[in-house]
Amino acid sequence: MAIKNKPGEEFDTVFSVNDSLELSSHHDYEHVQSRIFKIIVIGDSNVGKTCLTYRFCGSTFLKNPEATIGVDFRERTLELDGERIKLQIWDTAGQERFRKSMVEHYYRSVHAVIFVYDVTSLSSFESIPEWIEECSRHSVGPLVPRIMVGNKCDLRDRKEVHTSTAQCLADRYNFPLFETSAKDPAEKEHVDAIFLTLAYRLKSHKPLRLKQPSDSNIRYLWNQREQEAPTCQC
Ligand SMILES: Nc1nc2c(ncn2[C@@H]2O[C@H](COP(=O)(O)OP(=O)(O)OP(=O)(O)O)[C@@H](O)[C@H]2O)c(=O)[nH]1
Repeated sequence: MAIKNKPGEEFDTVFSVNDSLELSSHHDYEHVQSRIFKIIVIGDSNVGKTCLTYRFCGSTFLKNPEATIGVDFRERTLELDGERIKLQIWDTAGQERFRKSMVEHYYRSVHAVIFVYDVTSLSSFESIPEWIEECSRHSVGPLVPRIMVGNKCDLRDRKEVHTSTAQCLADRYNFPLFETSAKDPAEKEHVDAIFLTLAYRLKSHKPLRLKQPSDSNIRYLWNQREQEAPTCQC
């Protein structure tokens, strides 16, 4: 699928044969400190943010995802050039009613942003500038890497967003563009490549260590989810 970077753009995906993409468990690496990077995944409801992050962190396609309420956290530890990197992925809610109380949390101390649209939904693509605008309003600095992902490429007959149109928008903002499918098992490595591209970029540019969200924050999110869930009609 398309991976288009502008000439000279410092955003190539380069893999070393020694790089390990082992899925971390809570017990893995607990004795070794990893650098932790917070990545938020943003876009309209139903574009496949949960399925994409699940594909990357869980290696499978999540068959019956529920609408995300607030945020879901997933993480995966990678070993790149001998260094352990933990990607802490914030799968955000696309529906306004499930995200409004959380927006400040999404953007705080973020290291990278992934904007997702659905290639079979022109409206989800047309929303991307609004998501970019929201990101800017929350003071996400210009050096924070951003990428754009068109998901659901397996639905070829229903494609509404042409690659050239998406590329135009990506070029306007100077973002790399990826088109992929969380569903198609043949795209699994491509989904990995999207996150790896970011991981390499972060590894080489960001020395900061991010604290894990505290247990109380996570409890707050889960409590909120439990309170809101019964009203969800999705
Ligand atoms: N055909 C196809 N369907 C997909 C793909 N990714 C996700 N879906 C489907 O799209 C629907 C929405 O997926 P989610 O991952 O829940 O979407 P989301 O963006 O997280 O939605 P919110 O949580 O409401 O923001 C589900 O029915 C998925 O099965 C894909 O790559 N191909």
